[in-house]
Amino acid sequence: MSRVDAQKHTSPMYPIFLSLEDRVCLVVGGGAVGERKVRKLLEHGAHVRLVARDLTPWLKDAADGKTLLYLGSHYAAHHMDGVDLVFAATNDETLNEHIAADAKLRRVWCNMASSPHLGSCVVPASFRRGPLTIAVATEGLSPAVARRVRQRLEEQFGPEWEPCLRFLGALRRHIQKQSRDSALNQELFRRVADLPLTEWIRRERFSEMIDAVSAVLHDLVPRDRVAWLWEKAWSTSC
Ligand SMILES: C[C@@]1(CC(=O)O)C2=NC(=C\c3[nH]c(c(CCC(=O)O)c3CC(=O)O)Cc3[nH]c(c(CC(=O)O)c3CCC(=O)O)/C=C3\N/C(=C\2)[C@@H](CCC(=O)O)[C@]3(C)CC(=O)O)/[C@H]1CCC(=O)O
Ligand SMILES: NC(=O)c1ccc[n+]([C@@H]2O[C@H](COP(=O)([O-])OP(=O)(O)OC[C@H]3O[C@@H](n4cnc5c(N)ncnc54)[C@H](O)[C@@H]3O)[C@@H](O)[C@H]2O)c1
Repeated sequence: MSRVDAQKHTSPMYPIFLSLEDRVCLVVGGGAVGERKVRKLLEHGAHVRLVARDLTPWLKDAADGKTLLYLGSHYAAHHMDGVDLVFAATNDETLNEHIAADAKLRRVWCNMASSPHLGSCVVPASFRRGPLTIAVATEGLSPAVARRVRQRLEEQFGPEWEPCLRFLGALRRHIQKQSRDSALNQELFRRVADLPLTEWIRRERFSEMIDAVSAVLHDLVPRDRVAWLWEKAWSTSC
């Protein structure tokens, strides 16, 4: 039995979206997996420290000493000082286990690439439609299934969801400013969300959509305002 087996999870994992803006992440391992993790972390505003014996060409190029700081080839526990989230992504299982154990001791969240149950978080398969993020995880049981489900959902939730959400968000803010009756607002938001908005957007039947939304919101938002909010949502998404 490995020295970290005792960490096996008994409760389901808690789904959460993290803001990594100005957070510090440590990635140990600079192969295909390390590169995938670093790319996503940088896209999400993190400062990344990297330790690995070998780096992919992309990582070599991207290590600018600022947002991506290469610390050398040998991992040491002090690399975790001031770190919020660590990725154990080498192909050396013993080293990955060691990193997971250090992270547990220091109460740093840890993503363990080779034995997921020894870490404290997993990265889901995910995609975005503007403000909508859909993420799928299998608690590490089958990343291939997570990927397949993600692909199916990508087909189901097309690009029309971005302007749709921006439109709903703008209407919601507008209504919240007009009315303090939270129960009434909730009822209206539900009725608008029940309309086949994405269907109308996909078929570019915009005036039919604006008519229907205005009919639901007639007391609070006049039609020309609904149309204006839609045009703004549409142009922001294009
Ligand atoms: C979702 C995604 C996100 C990302 O990494 O960005 C992700 N893996 C992806 C793809 C993928 N990874 C692997 C395959 C080959 C098929 C297969 O093995 O199934 C495929 C599929 C493919 O590429 O087709 C191999 C693999 N992965 C892990 C192990 C170790 C192990 O299981 O022991 C091994 C075996 C290594 C070996 O045996 O050599 C572990 C993890 N991979 C996770 C996430 C976490 C669990 C997520 C969950 O709960 O499901 C977790 C636990 C840790 C982590 O967070 O990294 C990304 C999909 C992106 C997308 O396309 O949407
Ligand atoms: N989480 C996932 O999605 C996923 C997917 C595929 C594989 N895996 C697992 O992740 C591991 C890494 O996969 P990969 O494709 O990136 O492997 P890889 O062989 O391409 O890269 C391994 C990296 O680890 C570094 N490394 C190895 N031993 C080291 C040490 N002692 N000190 C410092 N750096 C060291 C290497 O230099 C290299 O940068 C695999 O062994 C596999 O178990 C995970």
